Amino acid sequence: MEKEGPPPAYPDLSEEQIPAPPPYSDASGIMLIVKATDFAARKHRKQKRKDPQQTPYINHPVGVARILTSEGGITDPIVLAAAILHDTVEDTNTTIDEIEQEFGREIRNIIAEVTDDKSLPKEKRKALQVEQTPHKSRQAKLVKLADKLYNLRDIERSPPVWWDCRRVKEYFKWSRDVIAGCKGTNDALEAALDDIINRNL
Ligand SMILES: Nc1nc2c(ncn2[C@@H]2O[C@H](COP(=O)(O)OP(=O)(O)O)[C@@H](OP(=O)(O)OP(=O)(O)O)[C@H]2O)c(=O)[nH]1
Ligand SMILES: [Mn+2]
Repeated sequence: MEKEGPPPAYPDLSEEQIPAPPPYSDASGIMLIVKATDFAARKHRKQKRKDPQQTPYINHPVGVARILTSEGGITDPIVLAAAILHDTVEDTNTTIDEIEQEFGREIRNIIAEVTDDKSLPKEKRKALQVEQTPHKSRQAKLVKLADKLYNLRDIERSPPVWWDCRRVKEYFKWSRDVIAGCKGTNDALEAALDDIINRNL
């Protein structure tokens, strides 16, 4: 039966009638990524890459996130924010507690998984990456794959100034061993890594 009286001031939309927002209006995911970018840019602000051009360090974590979106097809804001933050604890004064406070438990766990213990000798750190990578979460493996792909491309294009051929080859070999532990995580990234490694070994 029709209701009598004036129409309501606001349309009475039931839940089904409210259109689902399109994915690009997921404001919280976008805000998380922008916050992570700002945080990482401030933390890495004084650092440069080891290339002859002394590229600003922040180009690396941003580029790692870009590899995940454009080549890996990853759109999960948690993984993308973790990619942008992935070197803050290892390479700046950022603590893992600070990451948890600012970005929550899930991102904290991913960052902890991809952070080397810099108090260990380099040989040991490198060996631990090979040993421990297979046991890491899918999210951490995604960040690792994109991190290695970015670094190998950097080396192929323009190696760190003091690296000789042997050092370059060693990094390629070691990367191959680390990413073997990520098998089955992301076909596109793994194929791109296979290509660049085969070209250089
Ligand atoms: N290829 C390249 N790497 C550079 C450059 N500048 C800084 N790096 C960083 O150096 C690290 C690789 O250098 P290494 O001598 O093997 O390692 P270390 O700095 O951790 O001792 C990478 O750290 P990471 O990202 O934490 O990755 P990982 O290699 O430690 O896994 C990479 O991001 C550059 O110009 N080219
Ligand atoms: Mn890195």
